[in-house]
Amino acid sequence: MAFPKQVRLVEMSPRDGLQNEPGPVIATRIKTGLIDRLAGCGLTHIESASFVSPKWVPQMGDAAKVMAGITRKPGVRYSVLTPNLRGFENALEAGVDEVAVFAAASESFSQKNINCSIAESLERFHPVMEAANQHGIPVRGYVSTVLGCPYEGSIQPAQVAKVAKDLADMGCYEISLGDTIGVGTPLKAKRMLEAVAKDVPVDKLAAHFHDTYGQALANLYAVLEEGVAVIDASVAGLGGCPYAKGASGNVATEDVLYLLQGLGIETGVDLDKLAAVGDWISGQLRRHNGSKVGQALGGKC
Ligand SMILES: CC(C)(COP(=O)([O-])OP(=O)([O-])OC[C@H]1O[C@@H](n2cnc3c(N)ncnc32)[C@H](O)[C@@H]1OP(=O)([O-])[O-])[C@@H](O)C(=O)NCCC(=O)NCCSC(=O)C[C@@](C)(O)CC(=O)[O-]
Repeated sequence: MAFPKQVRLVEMSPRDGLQNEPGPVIATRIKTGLIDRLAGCGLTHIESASFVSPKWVPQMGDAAKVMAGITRKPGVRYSVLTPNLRGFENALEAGVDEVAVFAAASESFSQKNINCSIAESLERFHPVMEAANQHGIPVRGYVSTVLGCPYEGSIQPAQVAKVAKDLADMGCYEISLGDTIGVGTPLKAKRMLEAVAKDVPVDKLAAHFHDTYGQALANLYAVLEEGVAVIDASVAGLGGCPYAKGASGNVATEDVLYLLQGLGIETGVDLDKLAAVGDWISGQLRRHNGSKVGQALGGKC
């Protein structure tokens, strides 16, 4: 299959990027400053917060304040994670444009992340889907651990396909496939994608790859070749996962954008502005900028 002509980048840094940041809870104004700056780069889909239990993920405890504090830019979707109906109701009150439910392909990861089995998680999502439908809110679905699990090791593509299909059948408009711990390699990514695409059309699939082993760009290249046209990424490579020890952040958005530009694929995102945002947030968090492209451009923008 040919590469897509256009790719939608889904920016993860305010949520996946910050949820696991060590140290004190990051000030709400830094989170809103990040989201507003990202919107200024031309990104049209920004995962902005999580309405999860603050006991489980303290960094996301100010989700409602974050949603109230941002300056909404027309044409930008501000989405959030909602693990259950309570999360959905809080998100609705906060005026979100879109929500996401999240399941896993591994039973152990599901237990560690959301304290229930895969089947129970899917049951829990039904009322979220119903309520979202009533209010006209689109729901995205995630499948975690699609290329490996920190507790179970390798994961069968068929298991990923099953959970992805369950989420799609439930009404999720898009399924994001998460290499949560960044252990995938291109051939594995391609085989997983082929298995899932037999059950869920490729135009409903997104790639969400972490970069722990430095393979994320190669894995993205492999699934772009399969026709995937939605990529999740995090500016400056921010992030990790609270229930996947040692995992590094999502692939850096700047690095993905540079790759896509080289392939002649349109995104509508300004690389220099994005690199400046990556530098800004790395400075605010006193953190190394995890984007190679961001580092290379650092002196120029
Ligand atoms: C799902 C639960 C809540 C189950 O947690 P639980 O302990 O099984 O459920 P519970 O119903 O007993 O709730 C525990 C406490 O949380 C409260 N609570 C319950 N729900 C909410 C809510 N929505 N908002 C705020 N508070 C809530 C509830 O009221 C209670 O408070 P208490 O009575 O103890 O004071 C918990 O496990 C949880 O919040 N987990 C979130 C984990 C998480 O956010 N992980 C990271 C995101 S997933 C990810 O990063 C992967 C992804 C998507 O990026 C893709 C990839 O890379 O693979």
